[in-house]
Amino acid sequence: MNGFNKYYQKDRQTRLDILVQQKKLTQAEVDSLIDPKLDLTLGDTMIENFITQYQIPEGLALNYVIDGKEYLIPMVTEEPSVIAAASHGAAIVKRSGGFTSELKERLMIGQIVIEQVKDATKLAQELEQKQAKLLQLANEAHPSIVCRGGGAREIKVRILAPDLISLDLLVDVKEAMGANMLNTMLEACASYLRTELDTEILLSILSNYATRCLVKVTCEIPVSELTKGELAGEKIAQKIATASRLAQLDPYRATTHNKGIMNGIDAVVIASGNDWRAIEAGAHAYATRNGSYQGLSTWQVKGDKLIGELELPLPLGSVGGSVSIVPLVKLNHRLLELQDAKELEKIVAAVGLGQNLAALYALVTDGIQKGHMKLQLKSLAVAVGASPSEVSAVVAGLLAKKARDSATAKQILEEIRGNDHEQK
Ligand SMILES: CC(C)(COP(=O)([O-])OP(=O)([O-])OC[C@H]1O[C@@H](n2cnc3c(N)ncnc32)[C@H](O)[C@@H]1OP(=O)([O-])[O-])[C@@H](O)C(=O)NCCC(=O)NCCSC(=O)C[C@@](C)(O)CC(=O)[O-]
Ligand SMILES: NC(=O)C1=CN([C@@H]2O[C@H](COP(=O)(O)OP(=O)(O)OC[C@H]3O[C@@H](n4cnc5c(N)ncnc54)[C@H](OP(=O)(O)O)[C@@H]3O)[C@@H](O)[C@H]2O)C=CC1
Repeated sequence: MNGFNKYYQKDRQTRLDILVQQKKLTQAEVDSLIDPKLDLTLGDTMIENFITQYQIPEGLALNYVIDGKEYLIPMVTEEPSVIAAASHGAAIVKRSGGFTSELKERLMIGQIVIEQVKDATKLAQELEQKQAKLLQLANEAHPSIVCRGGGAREIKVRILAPDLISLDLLVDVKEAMGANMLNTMLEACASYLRTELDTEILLSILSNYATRCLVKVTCEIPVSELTKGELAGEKIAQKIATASRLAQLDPYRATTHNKGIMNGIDAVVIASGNDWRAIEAGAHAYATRNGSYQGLSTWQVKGDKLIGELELPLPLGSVGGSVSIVPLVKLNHRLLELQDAKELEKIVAAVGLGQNLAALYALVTDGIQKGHMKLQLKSLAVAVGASPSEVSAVVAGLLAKKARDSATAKQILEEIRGNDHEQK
């Protein structure tokens, strides 16, 4: 595209000027990208071809009691009702004693994939015999992690096809998510394998399928806690359990069920400065571990209790990546009163389960639209041009008319403005 040659080498002001010269944006639009309150130097150091800071709202989820400790949880999301739902689900669980978490180990996995293998069984044996050397090379490539008490722990060899082998390196990355340190280790080992065993290396990279960094959260809710108006808690619990079974049976439903879980998980992962694409990819891969795509959480009625469980890979860092450089992320870690990465992983899993409970509870009782749309209507009002002082009147008008469409919202806004005009 004309004018955008070596765009990345221009300074930010020049990049913005080019947008105006090329008639992509007007001067007024470009001016709106320059907010003096934003730290614009940070973006330029974090990403490429930087033009402005995109803003997504942040709010707090309340009521999260996990392993006996109560948290204030920052969530970053553009979707109305997510934070209300997360707080609602957690409130039900809090009244029943809170969430319990379990985290057995925290190892990241990286792959060195060897191609054009002639004798896979023989090579697999040779690789296994080299375990000690490979662990030593990996640790030498990133010695600081060894000083911190972490480092390479084991290798695993998987024959993927007669000509393809994956050598998996398992590393204790301590407080980091570990992608960069693992990739450094993998490349050092790959270069050794290339020369020492005369292998053809296809690629070396961390795997986001972090099956050795699993977090499980559970909760037990007396069914009586679920009672809503005329609907007995027992009946609601049974319906939530059936909705959970449905998500185990049907991938169409499982995808939406998991989307609801990720509403909560992504929002906390983003607020904590972590890589949410990595978490999304790992979560959905884990949802297929039994052969077909299934709901990540399960809900069962046992006696007079509804038991919820969510397990998924959650390799999150309390340091590294953007965690150590973005001031708001640091502030969010303070709000969370985090001790370490494991604690963050437990919190994120609990929000996933709390979010899922609220969604299922709404789905099997009032339906999703009642609670969700009440909060979504504020966005609809803004979308049709309501100013902050007009939003609540437009929402009230929409609720009175039981309408959710933009034409009605516009009409209500015009009526409000007409009335205001007449009064003046
Ligand atoms: C929206 C609610 C919570 C209303 O819930 P409600 O029971 O109608 O309202 P309530 O006034 O009784 O409030 C209950 C609690 O919710 C919280 N709460 C209530 N309102 C607010 C608010 N304005 N701001 C912050 N928190 C709020 C708050 O904790 C409150 O307790 P209180 O503090 O009053 O004792 C409920 O209907 C709900 O949880 N709905 C689910 C909404 C949802 O899941 N939204 C995500 C978008 S839909 C989607 O993407 C996922 C989905 C649904 O497809 C997943 C799936 O299919 O599985
Ligand atoms: N497939 C994927 O998911 C990929 C993701 N990424 C990106 O990689 C980044 C994450 O990589 P990661 O290696 O975690 O981050 P970093 O590269 O930032 O490494 C972690 C940093 O934290 C420091 N550190 C301080 N204290 C500790 C501690 N207690 N434990 C561990 N490290 C500590 C390390 O110091 P020291 O240097 O002294 O060890 C290191 O500088 C993310 O931005 C992600 O988006 C990149 C490639 C692929």
